[in-house]
Amino acid sequence: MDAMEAVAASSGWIMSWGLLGTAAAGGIAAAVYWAMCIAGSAERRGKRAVELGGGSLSREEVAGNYKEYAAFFEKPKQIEKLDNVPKLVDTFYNLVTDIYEWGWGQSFHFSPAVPGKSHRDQTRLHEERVADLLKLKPGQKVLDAGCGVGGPMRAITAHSGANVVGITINDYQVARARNHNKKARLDHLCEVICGNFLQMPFADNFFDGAYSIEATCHAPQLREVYAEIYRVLKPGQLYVTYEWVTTPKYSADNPEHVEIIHGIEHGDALPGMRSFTQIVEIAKEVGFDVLENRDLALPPAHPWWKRLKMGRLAYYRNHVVIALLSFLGIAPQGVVEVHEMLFKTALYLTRGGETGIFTPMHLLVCRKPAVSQRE
Ligand SMILES: C=C(CC[C@@H](C)[C@H]1CC[C@H]2C3=CC[C@H]4[C@H](C)[C@@H](O)CC[C@]4(C)[C@H]3CC[C@]12C)C(C)C
Ligand SMILES: C[S@@+](CC[C@H](N)C(=O)[O-])C[C@H]1O[C@@H](n2cnc3c(N)ncnc32)[C@H](O)[C@@H]1O
Repeated sequence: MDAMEAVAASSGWIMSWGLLGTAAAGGIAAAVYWAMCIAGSAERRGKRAVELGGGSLSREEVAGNYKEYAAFFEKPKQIEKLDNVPKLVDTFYNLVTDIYEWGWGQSFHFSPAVPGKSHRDQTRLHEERVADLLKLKPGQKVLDAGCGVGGPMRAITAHSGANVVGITINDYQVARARNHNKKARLDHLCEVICGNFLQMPFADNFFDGAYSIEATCHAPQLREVYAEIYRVLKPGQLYVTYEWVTTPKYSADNPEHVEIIHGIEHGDALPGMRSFTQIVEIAKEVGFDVLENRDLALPPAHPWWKRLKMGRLAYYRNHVVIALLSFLGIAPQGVVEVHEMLFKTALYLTRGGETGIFTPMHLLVCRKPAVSQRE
């Protein structure tokens, strides 16, 4: 090889290394962009990682509010002060709403797995079941007690043509839900208000139907929320609820069971898990006729916790993304801790599902008698 050939060969090497280097840098930049802005967003128009915040809290308040939230569960006496619970739940949703939307979607609940169907379809089917059980028709007015950012209300309205009024304790969720309703062009059928479902600003006998999806578990006293739903429902009309409860397999004498349920309560802002028998008794006590009472998670249904297990790799990726965003000062301080709490919660929920001691989808179909029994 003469000198000219040697120079040409080495510049060829340099060029290829240069090209490789540029391609690698480009690849890394694309991966970072993908991880931060696209990945994890369960729905196309959902939250992006760079937008994760603390709901209605300012950036500076996130870490302190998380500490306060965690402290609540370290002093069990506090949670027993029932008046504190709605405030605690509001704080909880300021902390988790963005992460839920980013990592799960606009519907904050579980659904039975359906082989061959996407998570989005499984979620929609579980929501449409509510509309079908309520036998909703266009023009009817339905209450969504604890509506989140409105995933279920949009599915139910689109499926039935009914008008839905949602109530949530968290004002950040109200803004998110209204925004999503507008984007989905369903704002003429869906209304959202901020308020406490224990004292709702609606007249007696106002609604043609009511439902709650994985929300009344936050009520300090289930009796109060059921009685309030009973009050606003027209006589003869139906209330459908998906409840978080312990199943017949739960034993209070089994330390593992107790640990799992306590882990779920802690990571999900629950004042105390009820049993599958308690919810029926309470529904009857407030005056409802209970028409259907069954756990939708039981076979032949496929496991609802499958989606949590399949997400294990995604959680690690999410953790890296959140830690990086927090380090760069893009996400507020405290978000990493909130994400860690959710990660642990996912493990407890999975154990609850696998042991069969817990279900997030105990179905009750209740009717307010045509002639009220309560007067
Ligand atoms: C009904 C309630 C909420 C139920 C579920 C919507 C949420 C319960 C636990 C949540 C999650 C756990 C792990 C998170 C993960 C670490 C993160 O990277 C992405 C989001 C999660 C998957 C998150 C999503 C929502 C849940 C599944 C309760 C509060 C009554
Ligand atoms: C797990 S989310 C479920 C949201 C929605 N049903 C869904 O499936 O997407 C629970 C909801 O209940 C609401 N909630 C809890 N306690 C409440 C209260 N006291 N009054 C009104 N809403 C409440 C929360 O704000 C949240 O929107």
